Amino acid sequence: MSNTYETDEVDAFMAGLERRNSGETEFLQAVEEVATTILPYIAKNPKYKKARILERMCEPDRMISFRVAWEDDEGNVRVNRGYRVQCNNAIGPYKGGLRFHKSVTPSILKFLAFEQTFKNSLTGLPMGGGKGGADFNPQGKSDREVMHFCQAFMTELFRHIGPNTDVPAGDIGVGAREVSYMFGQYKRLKNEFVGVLTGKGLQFGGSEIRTEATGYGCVYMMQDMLNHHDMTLKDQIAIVSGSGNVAQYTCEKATQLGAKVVTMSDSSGYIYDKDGIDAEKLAFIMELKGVRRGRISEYADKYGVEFHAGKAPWSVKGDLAFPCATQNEITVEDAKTLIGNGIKAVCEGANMPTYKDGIDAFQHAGVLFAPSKAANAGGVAVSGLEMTQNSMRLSWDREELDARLRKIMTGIHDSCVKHGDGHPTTDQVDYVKGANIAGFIKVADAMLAYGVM
Ligand SMILES: NC(=O)C1=CN([C@@H]2O[C@H](COP(=O)(O)OP(=O)(O)OC[C@H]3O[C@@H](n4cnc5c(N)ncnc54)[C@H](O)[C@@H]3O)[C@@H](O)[C@H]2O)C=CC1
Ligand SMILES: O=C(O)CCC(=O)C(=O)O
Repeated sequence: MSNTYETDEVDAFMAGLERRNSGETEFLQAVEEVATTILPYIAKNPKYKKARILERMCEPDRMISFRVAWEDDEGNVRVNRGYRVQCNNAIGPYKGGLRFHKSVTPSILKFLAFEQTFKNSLTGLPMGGGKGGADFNPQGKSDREVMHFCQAFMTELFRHIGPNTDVPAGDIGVGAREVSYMFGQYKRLKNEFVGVLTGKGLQFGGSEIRTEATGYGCVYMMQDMLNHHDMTLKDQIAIVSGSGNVAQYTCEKATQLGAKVVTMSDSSGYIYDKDGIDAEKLAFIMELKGVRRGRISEYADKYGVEFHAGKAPWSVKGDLAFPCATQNEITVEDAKTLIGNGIKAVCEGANMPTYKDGIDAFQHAGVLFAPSKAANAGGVAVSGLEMTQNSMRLSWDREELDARLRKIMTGIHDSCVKHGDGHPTTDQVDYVKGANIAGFIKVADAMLAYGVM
């Protein structure tokens, strides 16, 4: 399906990018989604064109790649590759998570760092964009092995980051346990206690609400989007994918606000619970995933519900979809199935979970669609607030932080509406265009102010 915004200029731009980033499919995909809506905007604002701002934003400031050698429990030496992509620091220190997953490649981290630059700008907080990680697979590793890996990883990364330079956080495979090991190692190497990572434990500079923030923020975005179109979350059936941090707190907040979440998944398949995943069942998932690190099929065994091995939940009938697992989990075929089943709105908790032709299909069908850089910005927003609290050496309480998160998400929603007026085929708010333009302007204006560099 062709997108109505597509122009020869987008094709020419992408051809140039492909030559320089050959084979980096995820990175090219993320840039194309942005270029499709930004290039027409740049055409109307020639100052950005003359300064080649988008071309410069597509070239990370730097990429660091390094060896991570560590010993497993049997005394074998293991070798992984670590990375940090410092994409853009025009509006603040590089900021973005670390991903530990066997699928990590430069293309994946470049796409994530590029997206992060726009996302962080949308929050209204002073944060640039970065992302990092390693091709380390935490599955099946003991706590001790994870500790050894994290310490080895930080033993190189520490020289490239700092509270005013680059502030990493968690992402897939990096939660409270890993952040703690890495923060401890940084502190030891530098002999400094500073806010160099976010997502820290509450006892050592962490922020209330950070753990919940991405999922809660995603549901707040859905709530604002529905309200703006005269709907509410009450009694809506929600399909959630994933069962990690983002999925868990999306499920919690959606349920608190009156929706019924009927699915969750992991890489082995999905569970379908037609009665809904209530607080007690969610507590089981949190313990299963966060402590025992088991498979989602255990939920089906415990509660006697359906488990569909090797499948994603997109054929289940529902009103709202929250993809919260990983990139490219909704194909155009999945999108058509969801549309056929009457889906009303999609809010992306994961980063880039929907292929571009899937997004086009949703938008053409009039399905409300909030892209990840807007919908999951709550996590990094509260990370930004963790940095603020660390600088002030104080801690705000839960209510204060939740209120600030709520306000930031409404600000993001309203920026999308302001800049996303009228999708060409449906005349509905185009949240993809709105998020791209709103995120772009602040970074682009800062880059213009600095001159050519
Ligand atoms: N943790 C955070 O604050 C933020 C996370 N995100 C994004 O949210 C998504 C999920 O991240 P987290 O929940 O933090 O990670 P996590 O490590 O807590 O959970 C990852 C989830 O994805 C599932 N998963 C991974 N690969 C899969 C596959 N191939 N098929 C099906 N499921 C798969 C895992 O089973 C797990 O449920 C990622 O796209 C991440 O980039 C975005 C913004 C902030
Ligand atoms: O909290 C952060 O700094 C990073 C969150 C993140 O990685 C993301 O927004 O994708």
